[in-house]
Amino acid sequence: MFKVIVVDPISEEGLKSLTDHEQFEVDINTGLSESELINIIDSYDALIVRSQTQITPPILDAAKNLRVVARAGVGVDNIDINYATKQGILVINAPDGNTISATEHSMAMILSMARNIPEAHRSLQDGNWDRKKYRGTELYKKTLGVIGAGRIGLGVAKRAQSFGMNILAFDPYLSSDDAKRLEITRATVDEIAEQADFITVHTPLTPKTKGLVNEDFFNKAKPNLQIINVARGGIIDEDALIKALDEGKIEKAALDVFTEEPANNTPLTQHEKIIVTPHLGASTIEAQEKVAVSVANEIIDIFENNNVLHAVNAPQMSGEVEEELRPFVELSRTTGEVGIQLFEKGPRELKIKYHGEIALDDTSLITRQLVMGVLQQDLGDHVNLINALVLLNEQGVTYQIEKNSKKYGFSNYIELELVNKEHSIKIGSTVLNGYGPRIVRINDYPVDFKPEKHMLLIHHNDQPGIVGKMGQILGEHGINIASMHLGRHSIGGEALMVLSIDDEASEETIADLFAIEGFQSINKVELNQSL
Ligand SMILES: NC(=O)c1ccc[n+]([C@@H]2O[C@H](COP(=O)([O-])OP(=O)(O)OC[C@H]3O[C@@H](n4cnc5c(N)ncnc54)[C@H](O)[C@@H]3O)[C@@H](O)[C@H]2O)c1
Ligand SMILES: O=C(O)[C@H](O)COP(=O)(O)O
Repeated sequence: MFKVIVVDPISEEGLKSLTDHEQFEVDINTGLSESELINIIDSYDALIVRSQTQITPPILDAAKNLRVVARAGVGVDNIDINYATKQGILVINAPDGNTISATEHSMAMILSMARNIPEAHRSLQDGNWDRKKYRGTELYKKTLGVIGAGRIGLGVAKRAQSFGMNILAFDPYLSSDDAKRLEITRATVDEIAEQADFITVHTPLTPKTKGLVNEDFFNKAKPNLQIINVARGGIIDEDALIKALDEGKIEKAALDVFTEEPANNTPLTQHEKIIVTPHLGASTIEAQEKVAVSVANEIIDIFENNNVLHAVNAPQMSGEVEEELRPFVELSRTTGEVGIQLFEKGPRELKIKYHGEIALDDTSLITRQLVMGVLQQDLGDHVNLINALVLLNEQGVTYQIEKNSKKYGFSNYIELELVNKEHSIKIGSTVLNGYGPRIVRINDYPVDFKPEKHMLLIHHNDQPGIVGKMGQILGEHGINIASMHLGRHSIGGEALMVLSIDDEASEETIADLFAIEGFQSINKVELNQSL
C-alpha cells in the first residue's frame, strides 16, 4: 500500500483513479503549516501540491519515505527542486492540463484591460454612468509582444492573431521555421519593448527571467504600452512596474500573479492603473480536473510500472524505453560497479564514451546508471537515478561524455574511465547480439566475460601451471569456479585472469591465492547481482 498526501485544494473527481485504487491510500489535508507538514510527511510515499504550499528543505528532510512530489499544474517554483533532486525525490508536473485555461485567462486580462471592464463595472455599481472615462483601445492591428513562446505564449499568440494583432515573440527555443509557420515575427526583448502596444509574459520564473521586464525595459517602451503577467510574479519587476505607471512611461497593467502570494492590499493590488486577479489562470473546473487526472494517473504509473512521463528532475523513463535499453541499463550499472572496485582510491573524474549505435540514443539514463554503479559502493541505496549526478558532483567528481557513432569493434560500446591524479582505469563493455552483456576490455587487456556476482580479477605472469595451483587453492577453500577468462598482451608477459566463482572469496582465500608465484595482484569484485 502506498500513501499519498494532497496538501493543496485539488479536484477530488480528477483524483478518482488514485482514491479508488486498492494499492493507494490518499489523505487530503490542505492548508497545513510547514511544521504541521514536517510532523506527518515521513509516512507518505507521494505528495501532491499546487502552487500554495512551499516544499522546502526541512519538509524534504523529514520526508524519509517520499518518492514523488507531484505538482498538479505547470510552475514548480514552490518546490525546492535542487534539494528534492539531492534527496533522490522525483518531481513531476502536469504541463498541459491548464494550458487552455491560462491562455483564456490571459486573453480575458488583455481584453478587460484594453476596455477598462473592471473599472467600468465598479463605477457603474457605484451608481455612475461614465462612458467617456472608460473609453478603451482596440486590439485590431496592434502589436502584441509575447515573451516566452511555449504552450501558453503560443496559445495567446494564436488567439490574438484572430483579433487581427501582429505578434512579436521572444523565446530562445522558438525556431525560425516555427515562427514562419505560425506567422510570428521573432524579436529581441529590446525590440519588443520598443515596438509592442501590448506585452504578455509566459516564461517560467528562473534566475534568468526574474526581472526580465525591468526599469530599463520600461524606459524603452511606448507610452501606450499595456502589459500583463499571467505567468509568475517577479518576471516583471514589481517596483519598476509601479514606477513606470506612476511616471506615465506605460499605460496599464494586468496581473494574475505576484511575487508574494497571497497579495492583499499591496501597492500593486490597490493601484488604479493595474487590474488584478488572485492567481486564477488555472482556476477552471476543466483545468483542475485535467491536472488532477494527470498527476493521479502518473503516480499510479510510477509506482506500478516505473513509468515517468513528466519528470522535472530526471530523464523521461518509460517501461518501453527501459525495455529497449534494458541490457545497456544493467550493463552500465555493472560497469560502474566493476570499475570502482578495481580503482583503489576515489576517482576525481569519470570519462564516459559511447561508440556505435548506442551513441545515437538518448544515453542520459545509461550515464546515470553508470554513475549509480560507481557511487553505490560507498553511498549505498541512497543513490538513485534522480540524485546520481548531483551526488557525484558533491563527491567532487566531474564527468565528461564523448559520443561517436562510428563502431569501435562492436556495434555498440560503452567505456568508463575512472581517473585521479595517480592513475586511471578503463572498463569497456558491450551488448553482444545473442550473447547479452559482456565486459570486453579492462585497461589494455581485451577480455570477454559476463559479469557475475562474485568475481576475482588477477594480474599475473603468463606462465604454465598457474591455473592448476589456483584451482587447487580455491578447491581447498570450498569455492567452485563458474567460469574463467584469460587476457594477455604477449606469450609469457603480463596477463589478466577473470574468475567467476560461486561464493564470495574470504580474505584468507585471497591471501592463500596471493602466495602463488607469479600472482601480482588480486581484486575481489562483488556485484549487487549477476547480469
Ligand atoms: N497564472 C496561472 O495560473 C498559470 C497557469 C499555468 C501556467 N502558468 C505559468 O506560465 C508559465 C508558462 O507556462 P507554459 O505552460 O506556457 O510553459 P512552457 O514550458 O510550455 O513555456 C515556457 C516557455 O518559456 C520559454 N523560456 C524559458 N526561459 C526563457 C527566457 N529566459 N526568455 C524567453 N523565453 C523563455 C521556454 O523556452 C518555453 O517555450 C509558467 O511559469 C507557469 O507556471 C501560470
Ligand atoms: O503554474 C501553474 O500551473 C499555475 O500557476 C497554476 O497554479 P495553481 O495550481 O496554484 O492554480
